[in-house]
Amino acid sequence: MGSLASEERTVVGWAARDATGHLSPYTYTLRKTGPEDVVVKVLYCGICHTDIHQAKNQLGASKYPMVPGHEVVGEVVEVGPEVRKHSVGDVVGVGVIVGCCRECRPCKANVEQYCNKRIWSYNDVYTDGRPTQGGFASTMVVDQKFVVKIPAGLAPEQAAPLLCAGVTVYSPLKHFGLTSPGLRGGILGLGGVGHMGVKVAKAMGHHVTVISSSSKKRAEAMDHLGADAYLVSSDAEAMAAAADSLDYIIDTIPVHHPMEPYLSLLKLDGKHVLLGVIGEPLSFVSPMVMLGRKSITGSFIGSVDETAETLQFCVEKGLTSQIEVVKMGYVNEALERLERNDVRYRFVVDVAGSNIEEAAAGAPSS
Ligand SMILES: NC(=O)C1=CN([C@@H]2O[C@H](COP(=O)(O)OP(=O)(O)OC[C@H]3O[C@@H](n4cnc5c(N)ncnc54)[C@H](OP(=O)(O)O)[C@@H]3O)[C@@H](O)[C@H]2O)C=CC1
Ligand SMILES: O=C/C=C/c1ccc(O)c(O)c1
Ligand SMILES: [Zn+2]
Ligand SMILES: [Zn+2]
Repeated sequence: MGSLASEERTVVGWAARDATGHLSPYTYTLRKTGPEDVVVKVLYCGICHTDIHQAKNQLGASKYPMVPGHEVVGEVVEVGPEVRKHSVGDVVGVGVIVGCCRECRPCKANVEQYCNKRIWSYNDVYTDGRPTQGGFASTMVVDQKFVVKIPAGLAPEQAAPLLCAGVTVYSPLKHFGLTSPGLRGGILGLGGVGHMGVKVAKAMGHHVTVISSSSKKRAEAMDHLGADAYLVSSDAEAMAAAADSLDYIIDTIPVHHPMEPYLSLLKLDGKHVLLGVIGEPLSFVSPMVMLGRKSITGSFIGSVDETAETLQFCVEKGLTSQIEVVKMGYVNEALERLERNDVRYRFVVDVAGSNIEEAAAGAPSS
């Protein structure tokens, strides 16, 4: 056990102050280490498209200052007296959720991400009334339940995208019984979540078709990610030729889009799994689903247990994420590039290597 801090820690994060979503250094205090808390020195943090949705108030509930970041890998530097899961020096991960009620049906079934009292790792309020702040920061204090061990064999920067993007595709494939070899899957939108979708589905032995908005990623998808087929969604002829061919579609598009072109690709009993966060109604006519007994469903990240399982699956299958590692000073360019679909396929910020506390020491605190 490490020594307990008697004082609240002052830390530096990079925060959005308004809906421009521009991040800049922000100094704030963390709660004292509670009995079940783990203090994590952040090493790396991935940039998810949800960070843009939140920082730019695209979901309509953003509170500022907001330090985003929920694909966090760090080193344990202190633990509370009742922490049993982790020790000082462990390399660990933190994802989207840092609290839940522990009493409701989802909590009792260990799918705490579906708890209606879930606490988000940022843009939320903790049980002590303080705002939660995410992983674009030097340090986080997190209840041990929401901290996972990064297994040996995974580099910390590689592990970061698995904590949201990776588990977000692994969880629905498992939950909906879509793990058998030979299934034919579609990955709609080849970004951070989508590229992990290709890798995880291929590792399960599926025939994988990428469905993309352009042909720009075709060569990489086929040659580097191992996809079996590539469809450009605006190519009506190719889309028609692929009708009735897929057991499932993992839909990662982050904006409003038509459903019918994709529903037509599904076989009898095919499943369209919505993952993108879209604040406008999506539409389709009912025969599109009735005539093939198709399902449209959704899925939200994965549980802590599924996150650990995803990490283990990636170690066993030798899966890595394809990342571009950047320093914190580049985070605003990275967010802009992510928004204009210019990254292959996930930015990961080297937080510890960016000396954010030293860099902010001369800047005014707020
Ligand atoms: N359900 C959940 O638990 C989770 C949800 N999310 C959400 O999933 C979505 C995707 O996240 P992430 O993978 O990080 O995002 P990325 O931006 O990395 O990837 C999204 C991909 O969608 C495609 N795309 C982007 N814009 C458009 C457009 N205007 N029309 C059609 N296709 C487009 C692009 O692929 P291409 O070039 O191939 O067309 C792009 O690479 C976001 O909404 C995010 O909030 C993220 C994590 C967890
Ligand atoms: O990136 C992880 C979070 C995803 C998310 C999914 C659904 C929703 O309503 C959100 O606010 C975030
Ligand atoms: Zn995410
Ligand atoms: Zn609950």
